Amino acid sequence: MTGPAKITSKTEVEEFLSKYDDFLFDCDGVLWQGDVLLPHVKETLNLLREKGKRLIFVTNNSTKSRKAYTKKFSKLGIEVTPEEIFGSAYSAAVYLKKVVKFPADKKVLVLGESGIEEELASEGIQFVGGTDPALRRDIQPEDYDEIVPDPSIGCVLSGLDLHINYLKLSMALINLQVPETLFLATNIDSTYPTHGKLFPGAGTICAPLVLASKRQPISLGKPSKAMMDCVKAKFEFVPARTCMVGDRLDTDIRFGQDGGLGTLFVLTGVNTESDILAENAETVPKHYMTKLGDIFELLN
Ligand SMILES: O=C(O)[C@H](O)[C@H](O)COP(=O)(O)O
Ligand SMILES: [Mg+2]
Repeated sequence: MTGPAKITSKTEVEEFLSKYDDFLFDCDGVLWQGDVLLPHVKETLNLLREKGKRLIFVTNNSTKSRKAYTKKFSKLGIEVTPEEIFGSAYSAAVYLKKVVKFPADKKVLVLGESGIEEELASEGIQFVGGTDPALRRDIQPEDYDEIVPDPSIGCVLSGLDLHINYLKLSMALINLQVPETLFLATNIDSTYPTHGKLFPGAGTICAPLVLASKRQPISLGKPSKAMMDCVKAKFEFVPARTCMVGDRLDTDIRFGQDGGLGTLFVLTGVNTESDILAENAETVPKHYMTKLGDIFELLN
């Protein structure tokens, strides 16, 4: 397998851009680190829009809904509509609504933040747990008697929960011991890149449940085929004329490759240059560059 092509000149950028009409952008580690926009990302996105390219934002970060992401983009000076965003929280809500046809009288027990709650609500799906302040406490002796399987709970859905605790894990496990209870995850990323460091990812939230229940969740984020099928159905792009831009090999680049898309890897997030140049690298991007903003910088 030929190695990835590093883009370092104006000509190489022009040649790269001429290959694609649509761009799928990962967010954490590509556009920003936490709430800090990476250099020349805004200028690059504007430049691509001016060249008539379509921009689609595909994030595994389930802490925010599409609506909340448009606010984050706007705060960073970038105008993006909810229609241009496809997050793993939305992917999970669509899966429950359209694929599972989740019963209206059942609830989802959420291990996650408001992003999941808002997307479930937007699909008319009931939920418990999540950001409920009553669950942000230590487990008490009486809880061991009171926590029992709840027949109204039809699914346990885990995402990046920044307030996870033993009480929530216990409620989830007790309900997962009922075989009919669905076990889903918005995504299972091992780490979360923010503030220039790697923090525990969404995968670390469901891992204790995988160990204790001996069940594996269905993951609805990148690199799942379920998410790619949804994204393709919604945006109807030509895979060969579409490029997935990401900072992770095992999610973003794998997602693009499995979907038949081109792939651009940037070095501002999780994986490093040595990861992608390694002899035994399983997933090798087609193109790579130091940072997304290089597109603007190299063309100006
Ligand atoms: O743990 C997580 O959820 C991920 O690290 C994070 O959300 C990744 O987001 P993305 O890079 O797909 O925007
Ligand atoms: Mg990322």
